[in-house]
Amino acid sequence: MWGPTPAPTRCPSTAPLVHRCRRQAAAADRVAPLRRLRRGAAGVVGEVVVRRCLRHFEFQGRRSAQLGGWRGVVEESELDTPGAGRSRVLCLRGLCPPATASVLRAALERAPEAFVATADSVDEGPSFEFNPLCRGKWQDLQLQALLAPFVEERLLPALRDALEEPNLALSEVLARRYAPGERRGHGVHYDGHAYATAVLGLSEPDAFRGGLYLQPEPAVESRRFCDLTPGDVLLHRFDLQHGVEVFEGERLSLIFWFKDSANSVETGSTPWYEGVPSAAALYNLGVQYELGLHGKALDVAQARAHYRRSAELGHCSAMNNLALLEEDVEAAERWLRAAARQRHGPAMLNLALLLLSRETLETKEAAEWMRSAAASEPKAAFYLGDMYERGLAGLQDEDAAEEWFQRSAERGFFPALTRLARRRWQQQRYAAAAELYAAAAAAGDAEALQCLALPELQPWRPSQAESALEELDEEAAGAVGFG
Ligand SMILES: O=C(O)CCC(=O)C(=O)O
Ligand SMILES: [Fe+2]
Repeated sequence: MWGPTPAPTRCPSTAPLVHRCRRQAAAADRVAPLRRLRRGAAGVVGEVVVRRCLRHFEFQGRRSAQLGGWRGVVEESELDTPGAGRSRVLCLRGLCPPATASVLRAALERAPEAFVATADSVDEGPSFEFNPLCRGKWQDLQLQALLAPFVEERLLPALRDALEEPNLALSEVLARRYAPGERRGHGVHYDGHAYATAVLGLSEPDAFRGGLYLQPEPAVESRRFCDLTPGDVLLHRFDLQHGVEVFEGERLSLIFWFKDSANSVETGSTPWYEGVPSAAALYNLGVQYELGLHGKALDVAQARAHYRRSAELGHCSAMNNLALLEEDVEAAERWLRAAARQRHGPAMLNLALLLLSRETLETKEAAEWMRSAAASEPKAAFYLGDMYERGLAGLQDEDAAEEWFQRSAERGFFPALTRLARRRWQQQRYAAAAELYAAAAAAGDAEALQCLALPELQPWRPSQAESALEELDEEAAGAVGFG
């Protein structure tokens, strides 16, 4: 792979907990001792309030329907996804009785520690997810008691009917929490291992701003946020790119991933992609081969071949991932440019990094791509801050650097907190530096935790940091002992 530093962004596709690759598991282990800092660290940034006009998703049609014995209102749309065909999305309003939704929310709010900070399958940051059902088997008795009747009597029959898939089988249930100082979103992705996804809204609409969005096109401008009140269920299939971004407040959601049959759940496979020549299917197979997921052995040649076929059909995420596997830098640049021209966020970011890595006169162009990418990618906002701080591409401007790091941190890219902390430390504002390092450490940044050991920060170090630092020391000593 060509290698701009720091690392480029691969377009993701989710994988449930049980199928995590080794790299993810290692990241999860690093984060584990820091979790105790988490809750106290919320709301540290908060200096810049993000104000933006959110565009809401409007369904094309609304009707009364009877699905699997449930009667209610269903909204429905067919979305054009360039390069990947048409994709159907439905909202089953109030499929889950609001009283059940509020019992579920209360149960999840009472158990904040259930939300583990293991590495997320979309972006490898701390996930703040809770997996009560794994590979078709309940792992949590309380959630099983609360959810199983809804799943068996309502959700599964309604979805089987709506999708005309009589063998649809539940594979995973996941609760996700998006809270300040923790996770703020998930970048745009496919649920690559799930034939169909149902998202149950649990939080009241006035508890947060933002939420789940659909993004049928590569450009962030096509992003539309879905209005879900508690009890509403949004349903889409494997062929629709989507994500989450919460700008203010706190949101809880329950995600149900289904496969096409009980056998696919049992084997963890995705047979619905085989022989389907759609760009979305080819892209998702490419991800599976690249990472060795869902029954596929890791096979980079197959990954390349699938990405190439998908890219040739016009799929921008495939172009981006193919570029990262290309050894020929010019070919990589051609693919990145093709996707960047369609305003694909990760491709714009990677193109900017590629241009920057050349140390030529292309830095001005790199800055323009980075700025465009920052509209959708918090990581690009971070790099833009870095460019302003280091004076790359003629961008020297301390205030702008500060602002871009703030924006990036507020959108959940926590290395930006560490950079803000370093800036406070350089300004000798040690109390503020300690607070920001603690927030970054709580979000899983091991470098930030180490920085809390700086002698100037000692008076302001939160008490939980002491034990987390001791634990890190013990781990290091243990590693030496067994080495
Ligand atoms: O939290 C949500 O509403 C959806 C999250 C999501 O897209 C996922 O977990 O794959
Ligand atoms: Fe998803």
